[in-house]
Amino acid sequence: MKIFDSLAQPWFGLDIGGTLTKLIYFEPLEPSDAETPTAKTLRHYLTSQTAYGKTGIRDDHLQLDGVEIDGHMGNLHFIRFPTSQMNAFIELAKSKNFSSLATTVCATGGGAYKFEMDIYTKLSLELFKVDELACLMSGIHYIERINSQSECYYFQQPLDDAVREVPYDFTDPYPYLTVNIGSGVSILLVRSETEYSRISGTSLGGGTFLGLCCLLTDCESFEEAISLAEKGSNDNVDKLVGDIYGGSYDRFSLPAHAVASSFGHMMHEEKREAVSKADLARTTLATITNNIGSIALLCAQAHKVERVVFVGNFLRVNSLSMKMLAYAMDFWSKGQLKALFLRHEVN
Ligand SMILES: Nc1ncnc2c1ncn2[C@@H]1O[C@H](COP(=O)(O)OP(=O)(O)OP(=O)(O)O)[C@@H](O)[C@H]1O
Ligand SMILES: CC(C)(CO)[C@@H](O)C(=O)NCCC(=O)O
Repeated sequence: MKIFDSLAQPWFGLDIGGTLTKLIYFEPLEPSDAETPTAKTLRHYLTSQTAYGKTGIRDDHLQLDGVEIDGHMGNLHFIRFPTSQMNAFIELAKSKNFSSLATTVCATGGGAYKFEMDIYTKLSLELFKVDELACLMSGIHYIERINSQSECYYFQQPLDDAVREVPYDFTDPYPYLTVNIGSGVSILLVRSETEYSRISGTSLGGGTFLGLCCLLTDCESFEEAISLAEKGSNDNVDKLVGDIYGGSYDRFSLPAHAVASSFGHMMHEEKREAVSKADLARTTLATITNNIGSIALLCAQAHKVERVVFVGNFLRVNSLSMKMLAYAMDFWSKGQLKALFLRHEVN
């Protein structure tokens, strides 16, 4: 679909999610002679700094240089801000005189519907709306194509010190599952580049992790929640198979270290008094991650697929969850399933 051809540059794409808004900017490598002073100023503003307003951040490590879109060469820049700051974003765009540059912007995510009127009335901008899961699919296949040597990878020995990230050849991945862990979780069965369906989902996702962590630990950001989780242990919070059996449950191959009951120790006052915020953050992370892992496993088994691609910003700065998912997929499928990850989470 050649959407961009019909739109004047500069080209932007917005994904307005339940928690985070992602703004993608295509910086042309050869700006046209017709580039207006406002467009030039905006280009410098966006590419010369990594922080915008109070909460906007450009992830410069994700930047893709020298890519082609609809026959044009340019660099792709990845900017994000909390969706709760949409009003501040609209004010910033207004102050940069954005409406003199474009009349239409491509947009996806639930917020493309929710904020459509606001953006139109306050910025005189129309949104060209595209379905979020269609964008996710195009994004995965696009980024895999342009970065095929190193985009997709898996973890070897995920829970060992000797853990290794190994590139995965994604040239013929079908069928596979995509598990998109955003605020909530969508699970898609992908049969080809154009044939996919949303087969499952769960409301226990990244938003649940962050919401529960804020409640339980008083943390104030996702980064803080993850760094607390890295310092904690779930052993003092979860009831393990070993706590119930005194060892493993051999008849059904449940090892002593497997979680029997998430947060199960928290029914006891003396256990509650002994836990730290870090332990609570770690257990929340493990509970949400393992629940997503077991739903993904059931979906993979039901549809007889061997590859599961995990994406979404819940995995940002969160190698703990990626390794837990990699271990869980391998362990519970007895080596039949591979958990795959992408260098650029695509939404
Ligand atoms: N800086 C951050 N601020 C808030 N949440 C973050 C941040 N970084 C990572 N996250 C995690 O990523 C999740 C959001 O992921 P993502 O951007 O993929 O979804 P979304 O598009 O906002 O949600 P949905 O697709 O469900 O509408 C959050 O719920 C949180 O777990
Ligand atoms: C509602 C969406 C699709 C918005 O991106 C996502 O948050 C999600 O898939 N939530 C889980 C909904 C469910 O299947 O229970």
